[in-house]
Amino acid sequence: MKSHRRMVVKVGSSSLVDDAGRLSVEKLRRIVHQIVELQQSRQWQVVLVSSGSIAAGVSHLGWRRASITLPEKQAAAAVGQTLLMETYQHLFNECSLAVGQVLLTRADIEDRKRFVHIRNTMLTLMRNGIIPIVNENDTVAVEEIRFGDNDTLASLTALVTEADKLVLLTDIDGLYTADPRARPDAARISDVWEITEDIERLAGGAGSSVGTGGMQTKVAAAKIAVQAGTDVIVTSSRIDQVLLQIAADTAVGTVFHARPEPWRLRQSWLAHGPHPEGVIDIDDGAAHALRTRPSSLLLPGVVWVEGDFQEGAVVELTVRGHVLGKGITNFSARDLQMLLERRQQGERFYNLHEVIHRNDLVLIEGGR
Ligand SMILES: Nc1ncnc2c1ncn2[C@@H]1O[C@H](COP(=O)(O)OP(=O)(O)O)[C@@H](O)[C@H]1O
Ligand SMILES: N[C@@H](CCC(=O)OP(=O)(O)O)C(=O)O
Repeated sequence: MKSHRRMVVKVGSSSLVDDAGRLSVEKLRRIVHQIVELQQSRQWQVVLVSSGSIAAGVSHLGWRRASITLPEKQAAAAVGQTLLMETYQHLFNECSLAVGQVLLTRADIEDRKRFVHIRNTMLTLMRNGIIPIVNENDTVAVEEIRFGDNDTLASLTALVTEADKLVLLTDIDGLYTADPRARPDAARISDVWEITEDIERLAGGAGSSVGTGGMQTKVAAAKIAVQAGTDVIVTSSRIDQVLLQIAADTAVGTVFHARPEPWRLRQSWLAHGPHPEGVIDIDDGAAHALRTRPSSLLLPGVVWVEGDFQEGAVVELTVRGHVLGKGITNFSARDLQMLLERRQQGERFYNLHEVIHRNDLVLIEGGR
């Protein structure tokens, strides 16, 4: 049982810099003071996911954001991240709270062992009243291992910490029916109970020169978090005491409501962490069984296998080529192939070969 409620607060670059693009201590202070108040209420543990390292570095170095290369961006992040942390440390220390820096790449979430270590570290920081401050490890993150945007990173942080609320603070007070910069007549949506394709279509790209991903990445992040049982609130950092209002369940911004039957942590990790190493295609009967009741995948349901994976690998499950979900296989690809060949030659299997245990399975499409 959790003794505190947990809130992951993500602050976008646009909420941290002034009009000239420099880190605004005043803006940081306003956020820090609210987190301190929540933390001191002893009802909330807060994790801060802060963007801003590239923006801070670029302005500190006097570079022009519009025309910098990737290595320059990564160099700017190296400079900006220390500036960012120095400022946070100073502001939190003034209020007698310690901070801990956590820099992550996608590869850290993909690997089950690293995932567990990150979780343990975060929980230990929180248990000791220390505020984890998370950002992408921009200086080392190459394309293949990048989150690419901190909205996704924040949703995975919410997943790792099993947060009750994920707050995405930005320069606009929620999701609108269209990007209000282009459509002044757009209206704010206050509640989203299901993230349908129509909702996804409303979201456009970044609105400022420092932002990444815009509303699109926020809606995608919300999709991950609500499925893990976290309420997601997209709102403006400019609203007075916004975090305290959210903690008190006052309606602000757009609330994406947590799914009533969320995935367990292991399923969430399976769905969003590892890349599959191969494919197991199953027949309609097996798919129906998996969809309608908690069942394991047994050998008779397997149609074909692709890839060169070992037992314990994460594989994609498909039905006639359409993605159904992911699972951890108890058999290597080689052994499965052999069993399928033996079945084709007429061998009957009386002992039930369990290919994927029901606890090691997540259905992405169609749910369960
Ligand atoms: N449907 C929409 N509703 C609200 N904002 C939208 C929408 N589509 C695009 N946006 C843009 O998303 C921007 C916020 O995202 P972004 O610039 O990435 O901020 P941050 O740096 O806080 O992550 C807004 O300024 C807005 O212009
Ligand atoms: N990791 C990057 C931020 C990337 C990002 O998603 O930015 P934003 O859209 O402002 O939240 C940085 O610290 O500059």
